[in-house]
Amino acid sequence: MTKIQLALDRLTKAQCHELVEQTREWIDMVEIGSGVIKQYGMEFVKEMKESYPGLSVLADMKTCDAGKAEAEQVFEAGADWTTVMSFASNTTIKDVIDVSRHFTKSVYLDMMNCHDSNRIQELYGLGVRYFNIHIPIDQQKESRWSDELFAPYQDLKDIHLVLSGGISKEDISSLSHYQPAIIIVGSAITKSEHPAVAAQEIREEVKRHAK
Ligand SMILES: O=C(CO)[C@H](O)[C@H](O)COP(=O)(O)O
Repeated sequence: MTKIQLALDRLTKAQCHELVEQTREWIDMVEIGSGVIKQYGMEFVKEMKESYPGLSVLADMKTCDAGKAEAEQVFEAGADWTTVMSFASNTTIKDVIDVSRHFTKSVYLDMMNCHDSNRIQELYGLGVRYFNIHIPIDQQKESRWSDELFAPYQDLKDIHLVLSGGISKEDISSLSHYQPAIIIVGSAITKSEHPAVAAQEIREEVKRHAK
């Protein structure tokens, strides 16, 4: 079944802990957002994994260069997943994949602003199997989910889609059609007055639409 990843962005350490405590029953993965990592560093990634060993922890590194060093840093801190940008060089992407295999950890490609079939095919050829179709925060007002975003992935065998970008409970029914491996939800839970209820409702929607 589709996994639910709670994205922790623009939050203090205490708020991150509180949100995970409230929602852990309804989520599978915790994302330490790029801004939170910039503020608190790898020590906080380590702290989160130690605090919640039963949850997969993703460090949203959005790596665009120095792939080997950045991937080693996150996996040594205990993260289960890292992320790399689709526009990074092939060497950077391959290095992150190689390091993730060495640590038996995982990586997905953040496809923000990349819709080019040739580049997507090339990434597949490099060994990428997890593709994060991502509507960036700053584009969420003008850009929404559409079939066009998914078209370039249609013919790729054995890939896993990770979806993010302003996803709310109302989006789950239409997005489930694409059978995503992971749905990432940030603001719809973290900005809710009742994060636990919001997370539970999203879990129930995911279950209801499971194929
Ligand atoms: O990676 C991110 C921003 O770059 C966010 O974690 C992702 O967009 C999910 O958060 P939200 O649901 O609030 O959009």
